[in-house]
Amino acid sequence: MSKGYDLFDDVCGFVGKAALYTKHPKGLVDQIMACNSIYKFTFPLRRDNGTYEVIEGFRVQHSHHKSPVKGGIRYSIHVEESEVKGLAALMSYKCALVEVPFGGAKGGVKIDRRRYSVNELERITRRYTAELIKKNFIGPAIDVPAPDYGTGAREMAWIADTYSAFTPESINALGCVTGKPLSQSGIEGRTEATGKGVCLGLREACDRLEDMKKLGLERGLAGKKVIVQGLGNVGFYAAKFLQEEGAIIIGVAEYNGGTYNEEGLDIHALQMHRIENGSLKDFPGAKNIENSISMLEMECDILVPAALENQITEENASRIKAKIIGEAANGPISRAAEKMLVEAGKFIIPDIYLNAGGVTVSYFEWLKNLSRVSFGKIDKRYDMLDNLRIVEAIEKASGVELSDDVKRTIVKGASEEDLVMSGLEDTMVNSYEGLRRTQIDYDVPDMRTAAFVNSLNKIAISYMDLGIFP
Ligand SMILES: NC(=O)c1ccc[n+]([C@@H]2O[C@H](COP(=O)([O-])OP(=O)(O)OC[C@H]3O[C@@H](n4cnc5c(N)ncnc54)[C@H](O)[C@@H]3O)[C@@H](O)[C@H]2O)c1
Repeated sequence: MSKGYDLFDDVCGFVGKAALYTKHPKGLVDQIMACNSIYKFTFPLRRDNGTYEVIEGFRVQHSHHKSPVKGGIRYSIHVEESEVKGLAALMSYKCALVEVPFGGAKGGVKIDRRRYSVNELERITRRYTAELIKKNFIGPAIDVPAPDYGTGAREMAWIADTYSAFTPESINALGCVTGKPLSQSGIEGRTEATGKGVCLGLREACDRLEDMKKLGLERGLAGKKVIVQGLGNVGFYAAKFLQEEGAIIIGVAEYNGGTYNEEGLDIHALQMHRIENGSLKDFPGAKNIENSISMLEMECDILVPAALENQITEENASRIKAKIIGEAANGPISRAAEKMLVEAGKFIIPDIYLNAGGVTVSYFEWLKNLSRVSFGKIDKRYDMLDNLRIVEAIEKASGVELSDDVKRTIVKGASEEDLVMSGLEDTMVNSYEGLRRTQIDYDVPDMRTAAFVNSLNKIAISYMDLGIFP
């Protein structure tokens, strides 16, 4: 992280700017911005070689206006309190924007995961979970983690198993975490959900002829030249789905070097190459790029930062050539850089909208766990009445009403994957519409401010309806 950078401050700055477009009282906006609970702790790890290490962990619950709170767990050496607070805050605004009924949270463990064996990672994950259980910072009705940078389905399975072991009476224990493997009551499509959502969001943006004309671009994703930073879970699936829609992935940047081919890179082959060789270096037919951060500045139509925050800063913003920046990562553009980019006429699709596919499908997984219904059973062998009962069971168990589109898909009879993808598409399309409507209604110049106005309004209503206790 660059010196003086604070993600939480940046997020509050964005919200403060959005609040100027609304009439919410200052006290209410202050309450919405504040982090409600911060848990910072350390615990010991016994390494495989018998030595001991102290591990630092965090869980931040940003907003209790809705329960449970929800947000991923990050394993990274850069984890620090302000980062986790900023990421937790982004979760609150993201959930509100796409109308997923959770408050925002985030967790972090300050480790470089590459330094640890699988056994050590399992001990870290299980102990981290036990620490959260001790302080009531996890549970299906309290706080529901998910994967983020450096974690995936494997870690989520360890968390679910540890939580279940400590709460044998809980019938809903598996709903304590999402992003689990399918064998552990995960849901079809969660792994690729964030990347798929990124692709759907970019498709919505590129389908607006007027917006594309202003940028001097053709309508549609097909033929657009794309550079992706980070070929992890989000970056890989975003690139894969964009490629399937006809976009041309001309460059991919990783922390240890990038690769470039003007004609396009085959994303599957590139990922296989990386798995086999440990880097993107020497991918057949492509050019090695040693300084991968410089790839953000290369000529392209769409830049997709999908690694970490604070990648586009005051220092490099003026050299960004992409016309569209799709924020797949959380917070990749600093506040100072955002101002420069907006002034330069860049079209920025903000993180709290664009990467919301992950939490959307996590919500479906949580509903599935609470209702104890296997969505896989919702197929054409069941009659419509049975499927209607499934809708009722899900709504009763979760206490929330499903959207009409999701209800229709269930009643019609669909596979779990159909259901997830239809709900995800529905969310990304409708949220884009809502976001653009806010931008027009409030006469807001940029999409990020419009996104924060939209979510601020929804959280404010929720707080006002709740009232203040006591
Ligand atoms: N996983 C999710 O469902 C999800 C959901 C919403 C948002 N996000 C956000 O997306 C981003 C990526 O998360 P992820 O889950 O894909 O993580 P990941 O760990 O699966 O992948 C991150 C990738 O970025 C690469 N990377 C790290 N530093 C880099 C650098 N300086 N330059 C280029 N590449 C670099 C890593 O090597 C890795 O391949 C994060 O900001 C995360 O908060 C993730």
